[in-house]
Amino acid sequence: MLATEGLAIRRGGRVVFSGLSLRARPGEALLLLGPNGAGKSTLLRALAGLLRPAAGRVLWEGEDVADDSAAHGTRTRYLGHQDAIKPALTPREDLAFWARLRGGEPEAALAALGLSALAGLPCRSLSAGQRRRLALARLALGDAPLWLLDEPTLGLDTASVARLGALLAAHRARGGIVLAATHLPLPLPDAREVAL
Ligand SMILES: Nc1ncnc2c1ncn2[C@@H]1O[C@H](COP(=O)(O)OP(=O)(O)OP(=O)(O)O)[C@@H](O)[C@H]1O
Repeated sequence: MLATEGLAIRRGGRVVFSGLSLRARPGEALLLLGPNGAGKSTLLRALAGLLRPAAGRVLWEGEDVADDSAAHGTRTRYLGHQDAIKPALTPREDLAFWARLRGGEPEAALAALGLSALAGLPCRSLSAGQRRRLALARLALGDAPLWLLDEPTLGLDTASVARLGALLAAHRARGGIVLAATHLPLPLPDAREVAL
């Protein structure tokens, strides 16, 4: 289970939020909602262990994630605004690289986001939505229980949103947790809303 206790984050000398306590149990999805600048991306980065809290703690199974950041990195998949895609690699090569680190099958991950026909093209020639689909396809590699997704459907067409929905449903059926920041409707039935 993921939890925060009295979490406060400061950025640029300003407190973005404070006193934030939340809980996500196996199979649950939380939607982080709020206007621009409310702190949704900031919260996701803090949950990923990429930002140090000014106060409070992020807990996994009751342990502070800061006590073992390597273990937290292994259990977490963080999808930020930057896709971190190398232009010279093909989608197949990109996913093969991540599969060596995380396990899983690159061809299955390509198929999960409808990228099989584009697998041999250099990533520099992918469209914005296709690049986002490749970043999302990495979620299909290995088995990490905590998915933290920042605007995951930005730029996706309807069919790709449906494919992502299937990936999210399978993850939750395995007991995985999803926290997603969004301004768009997401394919996450029964998600709990957290207003920032
Ligand atoms: N690197 C940074 N340095 C200083 N302040 C920052 C930094 N990144 C974000 N902030 C500030 O933190 C606050 C929260 O930003 P954040 O990106 O978390 O908002 P958000 O809710 O995700 O917004 P959006 O809906 O626009 O994506 C904003 O006021 C922003 O100006």
